Amino acid sequence: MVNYYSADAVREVLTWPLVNKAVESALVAIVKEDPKTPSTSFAFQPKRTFTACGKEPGKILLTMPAYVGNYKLKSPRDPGEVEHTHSTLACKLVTSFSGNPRRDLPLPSIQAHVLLFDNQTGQLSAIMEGTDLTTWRTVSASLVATKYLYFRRFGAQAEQERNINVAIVGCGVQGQLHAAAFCAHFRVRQLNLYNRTHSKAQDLSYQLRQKLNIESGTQINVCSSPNEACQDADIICIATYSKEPLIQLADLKTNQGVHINAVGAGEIHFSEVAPDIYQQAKVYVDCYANAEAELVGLPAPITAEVGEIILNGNYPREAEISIFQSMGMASEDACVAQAVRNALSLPQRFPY
Ligand SMILES: NC(=O)C1=CN([C@@H]2O[C@H](COP(=O)(O)OP(=O)(O)OC[C@H]3O[C@@H](n4cnc5c(N)ncnc54)[C@H](OP(=O)(O)O)[C@@H]3O)[C@@H](O)[C@H]2O)C=CC1
Ligand SMILES: O=C(O)C1=NCCCC1
Repeated sequence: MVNYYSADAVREVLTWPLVNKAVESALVAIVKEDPKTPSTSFAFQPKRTFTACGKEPGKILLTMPAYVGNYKLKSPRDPGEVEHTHSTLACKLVTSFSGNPRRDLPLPSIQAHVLLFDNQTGQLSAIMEGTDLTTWRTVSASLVATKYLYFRRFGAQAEQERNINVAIVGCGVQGQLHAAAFCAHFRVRQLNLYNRTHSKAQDLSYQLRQKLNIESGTQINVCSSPNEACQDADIICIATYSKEPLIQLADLKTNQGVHINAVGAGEIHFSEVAPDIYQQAKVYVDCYANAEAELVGLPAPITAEVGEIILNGNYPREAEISIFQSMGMASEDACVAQAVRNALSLPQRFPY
C-alpha cells in the first residue's frame, strides 16, 4: 500500500527541532569518510538531473534521489528524548517555474513531491507533498550553516548570546520563511527587508510585526535597495531568481565578520552575489558532488562542505566573510521526509 501525505498533513508536523536535526544529520551523512572525524552515517547521493520544460527559460524539473544510511533523527514524540537511527531511500521530484507567482491565479515557483521506498523490497511506500518541506529544509540548511559558519567563530554559546543584524534580500517564499526563522532562532536586533517589488517587503514587515513578540526587541526596516539592507548586516540571506549580482563587496560591513546564505538564482546558483564578494570570502557548500556539476565558473575555490565543519570544528576566523552556497540536496529531503513520516505515524491524540 502506498501512503499519501498531503500538504496539510505535512504542515501540521513541521517544526524547527524536527527539521533542524534531520538537515544537520543529512549534511553530516554526505561527508566522505575520514578517520580523523569518524561518523557512522553515510549517503549515496548521485548528481540530480535537470529537465527543461520546453525552450523558454525558467521552467525546470529536477529529480533528486538519495539513500541515507544510519543517521539520527529526533524522537517525534518528544524532541528532548533519545535520538533514533534510520536509513531512508527516497527521491524528490521538484519543479522550478519562476513565472508562477505572476500567474492570474498565483502558484509557488517551487513545487515538490518526495517518494519514499521500502528498504527491504524497494517498493514505493509513500508519496509526500514536498513543497513546504522544501522551503523548511532549505531555511533549516541556512540556519545550520549560520550556526556553524558564523556564530561558532565567536564561541560555543554565541548563537544564544550574540545580537545580530539580518538582511533578507528577496522576500518570496524563501525570504519570508528565512526572516521568520532567523528571528525565531537568534537574537535579531535589526531585520532589514529588501524586495524588487517593494510592496512584498512591506507586506512581510507587517506580517512579522503581527507575529513577533513585542518584547523580542527586533527592529524591522523595509529597505529600498540591497545596499541599504546589507550595510550593517552580520547575516545576509539572499534568495531571488536574479541573473545579475544584487549585492557587491562595497555593500558589506568591513572587518567585522559577515555570513551570507546564498540560496537562490535558479539556473546559475551564484549569479545573485557579485564576484568581488566571492573573491574575498570563504565559500562553503552543502555537497561537493552537486557543486562540481552546478557551480562551474564559481569565482572562488570551495573551502569545505558544511558537514565537514560540523564534524571538525574548523570555523572561519572572526573577521572573515563566509558564504554558504546552498544548492539544496536530496539527502536533506530524504531525512526530513522520514522525520515527517515518523511524526505522522504517531497515534492520533485525543483533544482531552
Ligand atoms: N538552495 C535551495 O535549496 C533552494 C533554492 N531555491 C531558490 O531560491 C530562490 C527563491 O525561491 P522562492 O522564494 O521559492 O521563489 P519566489 O518566486 O517565491 O520568490 C522569488 C523572489 O526573487 C525575486 N526576484 C526574481 N527575479 C529577480 C530579479 N531579477 N532581481 C531581483 N529580485 C528578483 C522576486 O521578486 P519579486 O517579488 O519582485 O518578483 C521574489 O522576491 C530561487 O532562485 C529558487 O530556485 C528554492 C528552493 C530550494
Ligand atoms: O533543492 C531543491 O529542492 C531546489 N534547488 C534549486 C532550485 C530548485 C529546488
